[in-house]
Amino acid sequence: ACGSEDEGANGDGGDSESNGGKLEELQEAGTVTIGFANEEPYAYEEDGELKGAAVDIAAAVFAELGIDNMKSQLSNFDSLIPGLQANQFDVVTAGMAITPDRCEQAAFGEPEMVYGEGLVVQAGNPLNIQSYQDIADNPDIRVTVMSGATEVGYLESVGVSDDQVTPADDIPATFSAIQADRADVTTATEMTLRMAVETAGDDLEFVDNFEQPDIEGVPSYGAAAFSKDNTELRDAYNEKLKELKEDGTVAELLEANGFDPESNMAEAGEITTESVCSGENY
Ligand SMILES: CC1=N[C@H](C(=O)O)[C@@H](O)CN1
Repeated sequence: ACGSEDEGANGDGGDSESNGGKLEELQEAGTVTIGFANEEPYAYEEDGELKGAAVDIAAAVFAELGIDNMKSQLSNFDSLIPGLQANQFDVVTAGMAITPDRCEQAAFGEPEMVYGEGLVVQAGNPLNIQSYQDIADNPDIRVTVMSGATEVGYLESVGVSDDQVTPADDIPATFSAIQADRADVTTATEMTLRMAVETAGDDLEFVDNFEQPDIEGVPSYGAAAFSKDNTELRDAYNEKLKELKEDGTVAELLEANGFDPESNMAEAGEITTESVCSGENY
């Protein structure tokens, strides 16, 4: 559980002076550095521009805090929390799912979006894979998944064996593995895969009739993540985020990035980060 966020990662950080320092430091510089993993439609670079729902929401929040510029640092997904802890960036904007384990390592903002899972297979779905259970039931099915992603644990929790799973560095690498017949299927968030198949070859297919797994962690609540030493920055972020949810800005930004505000909007106060961290809503 993560009921002790204010104590800092090692129990020694988080004094109010250094916390206030970070927010002030960013405000004075006018620039915040974000960590991201190049995953459309959450946070990605296109034509030299930073895009995505998590980026747009963070930009709007930081603008409200008087911080108008964003620098970015691209990272593998599984290096985002370590990078945050090593101070390589001030915030992770990757639509990262709040989980009890991650709450031990980072201070999450309030949820910015709710999302489910998806599957991509070889065109025609030759093994007729429609659920995580289908993968667990057939030990010959090989699944590739991005390292550090929640899906690694989801597969394990439904009984997919470790030998069936090949880790990959990023989403394009999961697609390459299927295209090279080193894997039969990949799983990632529904929106990630919907977007990525659009630009992939005809040899891949998004599984339309995928059954969402009924397991802990699904659906996920995506949020910005901060260092445990910067909880005052996180609190200031949350205050502005709440306003931008209430005035409709967050719903607009989700929709502009392809999300459905009806099903993907995390309404202010509905599901709190604390309740996901504690396991109550996980
Ligand atoms: C947006 C996103 N969410 C999942 C996670 O938080 O682990 C992974 O699927 C990686 N990307």
